[in-house]
Amino acid sequence: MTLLLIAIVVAVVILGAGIALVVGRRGGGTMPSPADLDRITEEVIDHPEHPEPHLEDEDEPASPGASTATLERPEAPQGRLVRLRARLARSQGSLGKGLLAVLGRADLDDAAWEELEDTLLAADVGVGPTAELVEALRTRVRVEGINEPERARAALREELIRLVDPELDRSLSADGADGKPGVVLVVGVNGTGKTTTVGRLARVLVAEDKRVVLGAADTFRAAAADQLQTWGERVGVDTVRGPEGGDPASVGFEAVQRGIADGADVVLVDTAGRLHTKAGLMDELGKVKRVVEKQAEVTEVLLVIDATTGQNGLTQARVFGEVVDVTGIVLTKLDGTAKGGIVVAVQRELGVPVKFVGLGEGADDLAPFDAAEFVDALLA
Ligand SMILES: Nc1nc2c(ncn2[C@@H]2O[C@H](COP(=O)(O)OP(=O)(O)OP(=O)(O)O)[C@@H](O)[C@H]2O)c(=O)[nH]1
Repeated sequence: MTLLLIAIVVAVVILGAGIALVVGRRGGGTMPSPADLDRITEEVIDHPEHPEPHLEDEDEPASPGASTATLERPEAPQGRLVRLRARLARSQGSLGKGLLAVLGRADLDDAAWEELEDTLLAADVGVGPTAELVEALRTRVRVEGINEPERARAALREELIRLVDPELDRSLSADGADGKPGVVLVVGVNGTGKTTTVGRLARVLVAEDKRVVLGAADTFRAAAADQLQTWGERVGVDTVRGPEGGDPASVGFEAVQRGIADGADVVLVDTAGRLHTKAGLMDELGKVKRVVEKQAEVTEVLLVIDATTGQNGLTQARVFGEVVDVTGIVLTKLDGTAKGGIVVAVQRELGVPVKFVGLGEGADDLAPFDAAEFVDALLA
């Protein structure tokens, strides 16, 4: 009996091993050699019918058609100036604190008023507005009998706000007519932060749920178009661009055409701002505007000025103001200057309001301008 059992177990083991061998051989027979495996793997990678799935790098901007999950959500524009008020530190130090220091004195004699005047002039407020402010304050101090620092401070705040002008309409004119998009032309000398501003404005509009198309009509510098496209891709906005050195007007035209076709709300057009000759600039900007207006009304022409350039910035404002109807000003790099008074000077120069200010290099460091918030930040 024991012998019989042992015989059965041995037979089962031998049979099992035999089956395993046959199955193994079959499998092994169809298995490619290592060299074949390499070849097949490479074929599969290269084969157009089997494209490798593209994994989006976290730092890489999402492509325009990419899922919204990879897109950035820009910060709402309201309250940005308050968030960024500390960035006005340099202006605060020399302008705000300087003015408060003088007004805090017990005796406001002629020398004190002169000092106040110098502080305003040093901050680029400009001769006319400085004289107005000092005159208004002197009168109030005398007529109202102001002799405590707190009341003097309140009067200064009011007069500064009046100078910056809270009545001006600072909203971006970006509403098109007849179902067409609004068109915003952004002009200014290269290096002032123009392309950055267009990218940031796109974010402001996207935060307000507007559909935006960008036009890279600064064909002078190829990198400017790349830069703009990257800004757009981060928030799912398409950029229309042309060949390097191509006709800026035709890029503007195509951008607006695309905006109309896509049912966009706003088309933002970045332009080149070489200042070789006034006539050349006039020709170029005039042409872009004329050509664009064959399709839709230009609702806003924003001039970008670098606040750190002081008098140069004012000269630029004058030239651009003569060649194109500027409707609003963007003052960039206000975080890097003690001359915050340029807000007043440039508004006076062009007779149009400052609508946005740049207060840093971050993507959402462009703030809608507000007279009272600005003055409060200066005097904080
Ligand atoms: N600190 C600070 N830097 C800024 C601000 N706005 C723009 N910049 C920087 O200014 C530099 C120039 O900006 P761009 O947008 O390339 O200037 P641009 O006028 O478009 O120049 P082109 O492309 O040559 O026409 C960049 O390094 C920006 O980050 C700002 O408000 N504050």
